[in-house]
Amino acid sequence: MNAADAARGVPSRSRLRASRWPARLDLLQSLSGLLLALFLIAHMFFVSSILVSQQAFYTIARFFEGAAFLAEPRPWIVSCVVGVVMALFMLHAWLALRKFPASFRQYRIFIEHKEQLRHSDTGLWWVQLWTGFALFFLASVHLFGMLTQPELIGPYESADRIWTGNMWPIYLLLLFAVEIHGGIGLYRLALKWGWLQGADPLAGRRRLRIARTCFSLFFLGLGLVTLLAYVQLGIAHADRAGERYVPHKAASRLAGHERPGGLEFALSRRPGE
Ligand code: HEM
Ligand code: HEM
Repeated sequence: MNAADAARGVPSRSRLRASRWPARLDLLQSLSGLLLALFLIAHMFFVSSILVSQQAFYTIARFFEGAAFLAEPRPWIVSCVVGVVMALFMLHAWLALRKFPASFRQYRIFIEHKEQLRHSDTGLWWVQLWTGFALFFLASVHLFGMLTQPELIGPYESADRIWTGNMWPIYLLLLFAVEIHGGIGLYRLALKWGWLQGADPLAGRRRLRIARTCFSLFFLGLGLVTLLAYVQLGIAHADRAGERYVPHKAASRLAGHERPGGLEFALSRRPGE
């Protein structure tokens, strides 16, 4: 480094080369992305328990409030879990900010490279950037709701939020953004760290592409069917929106003591009934 550079505070080439921080931050981004993706896989199965029955979803929701260990369910436990997920989400998003084009010039340079290279994985990175950008807004709305109203997670409560509370368009966009982003993210992680690649790199990449497509399609399909079930239940419950789900009451309704409501009602209704 010459004296003029030193006077301007420009780091020497050897110091720049020696810095391990970019690699550490990349590792942290991979780790936070992986943890979020694993959380999302479990989350999609929990939420889709509504497809089994309203009671199954109700039981899982109360389980996360500590119903199995405490005298009565405590919704603040869910708020604490949401807090941890939010922290992870913010860390991952903050690390991702380093990768966003910082000026129109950088944006143009990337687009030119993308068009010259015409490499599908470069295109995928671009998709990941924009789906990540969409997640900033879409996931924040959802997480804030879960953080501040953890007690309103249940068959009727969730269905009312989705239908009467008009949340379904947000969930629809969120579902597409997160499943595409997560699928590409896991694919990139596998490529980066050499998971499941085998001896032949070309065959390995082909296998990973198939796995990525299957992952995104499976969770998109599951998510869409689940969302539809909540929408149907929300429509059937719209005239009683705000009513809380009470297991024995719902069971007696189904046994014919009262007019049934919810998904079972919506599904069992014949046309014109
Ligand atoms: C505000 C929300 C988010 C933003 C802005 C964001 C952005 C990004 C960006 C730009 C990358 C590419 C990093 C790179 O290739 O160098 C990335 C990677 C990744 N993201 Fe996200 N993301 C967000 C939320 C999520 C969520 C909710 C998940 C869970 C499904 C997730 C999972 C992943 C995974 C697994 C990777 C791969 C990590 C790697 O390549 O090292 N992200 N994210
Ligand atoms: C601990 C944190 C979280 C909790 C407790 C939670 C809980 C829930 C619940 C109860 C629902 C059903 C609808 C409702 O009640 O409003 C739901 C739906 C959904 N959540 Fe989350 N969630 C969490 C984090 C996330 C994150 C980080 C994402 C993605 C970035 C996400 C994406 C979705 C999507 C896409 C749906 C619609 C599901 C479908 O269509 O099958 N959630 N979540």
